[in-house]
Amino acid sequence: MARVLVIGSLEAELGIAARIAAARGARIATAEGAAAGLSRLRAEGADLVLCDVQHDVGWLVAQLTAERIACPVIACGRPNDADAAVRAIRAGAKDFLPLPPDADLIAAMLQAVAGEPDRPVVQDPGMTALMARAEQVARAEASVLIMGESGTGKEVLARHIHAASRRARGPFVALNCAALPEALLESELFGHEKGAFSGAVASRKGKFEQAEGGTLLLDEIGEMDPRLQAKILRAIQEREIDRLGGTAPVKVDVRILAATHRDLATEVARGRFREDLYFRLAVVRLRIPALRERRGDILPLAHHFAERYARANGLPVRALSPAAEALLLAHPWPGNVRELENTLHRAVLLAEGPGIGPDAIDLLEAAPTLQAEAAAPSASPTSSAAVPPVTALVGRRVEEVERDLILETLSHCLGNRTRAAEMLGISIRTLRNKLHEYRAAGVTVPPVPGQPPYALPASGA
Ligand SMILES: Nc1ncnc2c1ncn2[C@@H]1O[C@H](COP(=O)(O)OP(=O)(O)OP(=O)(O)O)[C@@H](O)[C@H]1O
Repeated sequence: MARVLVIGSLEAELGIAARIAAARGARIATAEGAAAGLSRLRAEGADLVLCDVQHDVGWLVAQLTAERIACPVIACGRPNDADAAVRAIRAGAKDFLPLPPDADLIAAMLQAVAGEPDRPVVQDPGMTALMARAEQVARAEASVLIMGESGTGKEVLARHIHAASRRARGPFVALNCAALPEALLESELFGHEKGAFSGAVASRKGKFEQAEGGTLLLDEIGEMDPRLQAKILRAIQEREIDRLGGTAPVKVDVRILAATHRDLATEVARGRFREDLYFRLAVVRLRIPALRERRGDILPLAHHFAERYARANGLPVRALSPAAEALLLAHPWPGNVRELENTLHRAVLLAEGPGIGPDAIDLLEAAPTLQAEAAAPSASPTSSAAVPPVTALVGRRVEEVERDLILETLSHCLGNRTRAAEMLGISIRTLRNKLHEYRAAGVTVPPVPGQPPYALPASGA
């Protein structure tokens, strides 16, 4: 459930936006102005802020940055107030929501910050068995380590475990440990006291405290640096945390779920991940198979996404033709369920006529190494953006190799556009234009750190 903070008067059109978000399952908090909103963010946090452009969006964004609070701010206003929209985006708002609000736009924003709220779609016997085990361990309090390649549904499974647990009425809070630089991650996790660093003008609760009575998902835990790993271990063992600059520990009642696309046992062997933390987290281990290892899920998921995106776009729900289904079944899906979802989203928009035919299935070519990997499912899990060796480049198109290089460099820089452009030796403007093209073609682009993936390309860091 996404937690949305609405800043502004609910009596006008912003109130409609709040009601639409609530009807879509979001938990709404409100504040009358930017300063009151900031206080609520310090105390409770949120996944998304909707701020009326009549309030000082720029001040709020600057304050969040100074206080190391990572939360996307969407400016909301009448579309005819172009100046206010431009000012808000320049000031660091991640997007502009025109009022009166469009229900689908709000749904897309919520999905970008909170992921898929539905029950996971599962039919393959391997996955059904995994779900049964997940439901069984959900009732215990033990930590769970969820493993699986990127896009296999690790967060979906974590939400399912929370929903099936005794903590279901409490909050579910997720944090992607790979998306934030270390200092920001530390502050996001543990919160801080007033004066902990130069921008810390007031105390603020971190994700551990925000998840009180509920579940905290530490996504991509394998990317966390050893110093923070030690702090997480303490939080699990002692059930208490220290805010940055804090003098007394704070008790926390939180269940930890961790997810990673890495083989953490190997990371331990290589000395990159603490063994004691690994054993604490891996009390229960659940490995989600890659989509190519559970072909029985391909069509049920495809039908689910075809229906969902048709409804979201106000289009009739169309069936997949047998030829389209055959194409889907034959593809290796290196990007797993996320790639299948994007493919079906495009197919729904491209399809003409009574059904979805093969013409509407626009599969991104899998890099040769990934196809080889798909043919040998026992190979160790590798991210879908693996760099192919030079010999494997022969026979590939320059623009395709360029795209892989750019995306791989960007992931390496954790989404930081400025650093990636430097490494690639291109201007930040060229990089942004390229990313814009890829996004338009339906390719998933690593988000700017701390921002949801729908951020306007021009507002990136
Ligand atoms: N079983 C499922 N049923 C419905 N949707 C799913 C399922 N599995 C994955 N998805 C969808 O696929 C996308 C990727 O899922 P998710 O974010 O959980 O993957 P992940 O393994 O956590 O990815 P990453 O490692 O990149 O963070 C999401 O949009 C999610 O809604």
